Amino acid sequence: MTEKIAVLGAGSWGSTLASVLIENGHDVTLYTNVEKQAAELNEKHTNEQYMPGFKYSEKLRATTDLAEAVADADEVLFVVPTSVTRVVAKQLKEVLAKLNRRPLVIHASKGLEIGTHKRISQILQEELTDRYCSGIVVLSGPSHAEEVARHDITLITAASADIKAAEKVQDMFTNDYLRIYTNDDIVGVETGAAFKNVIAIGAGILHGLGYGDDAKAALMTRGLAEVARLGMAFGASPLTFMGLSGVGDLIVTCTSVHSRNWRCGEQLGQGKPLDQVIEDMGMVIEGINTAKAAYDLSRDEHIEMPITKAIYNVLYNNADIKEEIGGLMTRDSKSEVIGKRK
Ligand SMILES: NC(=O)C1=CN([C@@H]2O[C@H](COP(=O)(O)OP(=O)(O)OC[C@H]3O[C@@H](n4cnc5c(N)ncnc54)[C@H](OP(=O)(O)O)[C@@H]3O)[C@@H](O)[C@H]2O)C=CC1
Ligand SMILES: O=C(CO)COP(=O)(O)O
Repeated sequence: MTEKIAVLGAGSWGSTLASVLIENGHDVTLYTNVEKQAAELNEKHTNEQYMPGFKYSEKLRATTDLAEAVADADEVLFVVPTSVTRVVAKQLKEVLAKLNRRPLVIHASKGLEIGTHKRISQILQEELTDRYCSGIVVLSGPSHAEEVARHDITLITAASADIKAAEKVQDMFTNDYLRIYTNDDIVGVETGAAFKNVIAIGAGILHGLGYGDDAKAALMTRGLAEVARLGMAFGASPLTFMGLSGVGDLIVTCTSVHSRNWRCGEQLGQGKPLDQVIEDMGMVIEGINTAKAAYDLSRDEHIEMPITKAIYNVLYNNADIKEEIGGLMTRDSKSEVIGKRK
């Protein structure tokens, strides 16, 4: 069945997901806040800043008018950076109130909000409420826009408390190169998605410093252990961390040259200042903000997250990277599973 979908955010992931939906026969309008980008997408069918060299279908329509984008949309897909999710949700709420519409809301972003430490579905629920949103589905997993755009094989998860809504999203996105699984553990899926970006900065740092594969495997494994510890404290299933949105996304983000988070870490490890890394990247590096939100959350909730803390210290307290690594290596000896040694 053809769905009418508004995609909010025309960066690398939003424009790629819009493209997948068009290939799957849906009717898509892509919302961007930049006039020049909308014109480029509509006239040249390109998005050179975010997806250089990629040609979009002529069926893809872009607009800077949010009301036009969502006017008759059955579903609204958020793919904006976490930091602007709340402001875009507020704008959407005003528009939906005038249109008297209540679409299914999907999001494909990965992060925690600074200050509130909230997950993206929590922000959307708070701002849109049941009045303007008929359900929330999270789309997450190991997926780089650059690979999905060239139809490489990708498997991701659609998570929702409402499994029928997750199945609807599964059907919308499934094709011969993109396979979707469902999961009802929205807490686990969003927590894994947000934290893997922080750990990926750490993996990039190790690479930039010249550490080997043992160190990277150690970071990923113990990083996943602390993410799962935090997620489970908020009700997530431990099994979710073994899935696509957990270990799957952690592997891809900690090992892929496409990852902005990994590349950020690599450059930090090579000695480039953070400000310069951010300026040169020109795309969102979600792990930077999430490292702060995650550190604050773990401190407030008294959950031990030493790797997250070390990465936070490097990013926010100008800590010496080698001293942070030394600190991690000289912590008290522990049992792998239960923590403290008896
Ligand atoms: N890229 C990928 O492969 C994947 C990304 N993700 C996640 O998707 C989310 C988006 O990432 P991605 O597309 O890569 O990011 P990009 O940096 O490529 O693009 C972000 C886009 O959001 C736009 N934007 C910023 N603020 C607003 C606003 N107020 N209103 C409307 N649009 C706005 C930006 O516009 P402007 O040009 O004006 O800044 C830009 O077009 C992130 O959470 C990321 O973790 C998830 C899976 C894969
Ligand atoms: O989420 C992603 C891969 O699954 C994209 O990661 P980056 O934001 O680090 O590029």
